[in-house]
Amino acid sequence: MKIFTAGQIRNWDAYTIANEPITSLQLMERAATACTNWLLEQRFTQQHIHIFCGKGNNGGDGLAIARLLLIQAVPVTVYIFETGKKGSNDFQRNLELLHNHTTDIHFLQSTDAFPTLQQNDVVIDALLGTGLDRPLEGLLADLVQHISNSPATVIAIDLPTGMFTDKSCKEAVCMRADHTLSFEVYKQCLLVAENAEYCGNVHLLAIGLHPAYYETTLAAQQLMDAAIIRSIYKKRKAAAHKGNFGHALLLAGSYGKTGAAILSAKACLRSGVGLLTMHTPTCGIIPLQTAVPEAMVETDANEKYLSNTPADLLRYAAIGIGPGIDLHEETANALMLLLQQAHQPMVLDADALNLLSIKKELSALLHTDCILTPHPKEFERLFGKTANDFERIEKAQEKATELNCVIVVKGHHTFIACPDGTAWFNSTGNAGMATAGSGDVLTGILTGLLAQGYNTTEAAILGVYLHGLAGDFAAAELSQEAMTAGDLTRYLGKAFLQLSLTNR
Ligand SMILES: NC(=O)C1=CN([C@@H]2O[C@H](COP(=O)(O)OP(=O)(O)OC[C@H]3O[C@@H](n4cnc5c(N)ncnc54)[C@H](OP(=O)(O)O)[C@@H]3O)[C@@H](O)[C@H]2O)[C@@H](O)CC1
Ligand SMILES: Nc1ncnc2c1ncn2[C@@H]1O[C@H](COP(=O)(O)OP(=O)(O)O)[C@@H](O)[C@H]1O
Ligand SMILES: [K+]
Repeated sequence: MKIFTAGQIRNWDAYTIANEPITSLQLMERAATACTNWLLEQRFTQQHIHIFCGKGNNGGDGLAIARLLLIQAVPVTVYIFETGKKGSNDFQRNLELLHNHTTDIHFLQSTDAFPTLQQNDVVIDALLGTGLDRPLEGLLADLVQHISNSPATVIAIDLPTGMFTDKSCKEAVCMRADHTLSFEVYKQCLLVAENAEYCGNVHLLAIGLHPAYYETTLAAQQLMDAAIIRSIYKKRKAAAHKGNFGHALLLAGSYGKTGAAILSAKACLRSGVGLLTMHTPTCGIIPLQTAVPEAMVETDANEKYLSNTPADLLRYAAIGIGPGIDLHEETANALMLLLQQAHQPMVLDADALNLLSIKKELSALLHTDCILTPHPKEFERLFGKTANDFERIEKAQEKATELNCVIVVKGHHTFIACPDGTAWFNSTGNAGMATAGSGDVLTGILTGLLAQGYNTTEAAILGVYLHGLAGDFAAAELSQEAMTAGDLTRYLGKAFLQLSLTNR
């Protein structure tokens, strides 16, 4: 699904108005109807509803929702944040219409007029949406804080008030919503981790914006959905043999961190790879061969950490390096040798990335078939500090092009930046995956997919999606608290099954 900017959404409105054709007032009515139906379906209409409106079109949506709820005999109280200026045309028209249904409309001009909100109250935040052009201040900031700090359930229309569509609102005042009802497509602000606590659960409602605009408009970023995953996933041929699915090499583990090697090995095997060889310090051979009998093990010359590369690198279709390898000087040397000698698709994770940030000259050895999988801290070590998630995403896109690599910025809605400038947010995964070893599992999956012949962009998209989907299955059955990284591998099968079911 394409992710649109505030400007593109405005243009989509205008395009729909001109080409459907439809009036802007009718479009607002559709948006309000979709929100009202959602409120009715979710049974929020059994509680008292307080609707807070600004005087732009977001406020117009709020007034139309108030009228539609009153028609359904749902009692509402309406508050209008009074700016002294005339409202937008559609706001004014909806205010006239609302006067036919209620007199319970209050104009807020001071903190004394703010209502006390109770535990069972529902608040509709229709103060400001995509028209926000400066941080909130003064009485409006006070009102937003008053609502956010109350025990009421807050449902934001389009965006939580105070949230910018295309840039950070970190440090500024923003409504803390429990749910956000947005229209047609995601906006970047609804996907970045720093805004997650303000958006709450995001629900996209269809309002019939013209499909031709969506189809013909280029988007810099997309949200992964079943359609893109279906287009990437390749079903196995009935007569296939293990030679068809590649031989992967994973360089992982050090003394005390053989577990990371085991986690990535198991995940690699469960991602469908034909053969797997592990290269690990000699201390890892017994635990690895015991825990993962399906994998072959080639031991390093060193007992406790990696110091060399395996012989005959040409045997391998894809290579993964990083889980649990530690930061010894000799390991840095092994990484350098690997980057010099191996030209097949490669995943670099964890300490392999930390070694790249310590020895900057190694980055020059990265080739075009590399996937880097930093979490935000590793990203900062590699590419420097960024002030917020929007800047980190921009930098990831810059660096993916500069280094000609795929960069997977892991986290909530993992972000994948590709060298050709395309970029993807993941739609699967949950906070139960914030547990030791989840990243090692991802490295195994990505290496396994590369070995099977998926290119770096395909492997990153498919692997990140499957990893998150396995996490969602694990959380549904085990809880976010009790699931562990190993469970991601255990549920990978269910994730693959879902793909083959949707791929018919
Ligand atoms: N396709 C869709 O998605 C559809 C969208 N629709 C809806 O339209 C909404 C966008 O409406 P909109 O353009 O009128 O903007 P909105 O957010 O109401 O702001 C209005 C005014 O607020 C002001 N202002 C700005 N910042 C401020 C601040 N910090 N503090 C105080 N004031 C501030 C500024 O005016 P100023 O004060 O600068 O004169 C600005 O012009 C959208 O979010 C959705 O809900 C549907 O109706 C139909 C389909
Ligand atoms: N809140 C979250 N929502 C979705 N996915 C998450 C969340 N927290 C962590 N993850 C996922 O879990 C994995 C954690 O990786 P990483 O930080 O490298 O862990 P580790 O170093 O313990 O292996 C990443 O793939 C990340 O996207
Ligand atoms: K809002």
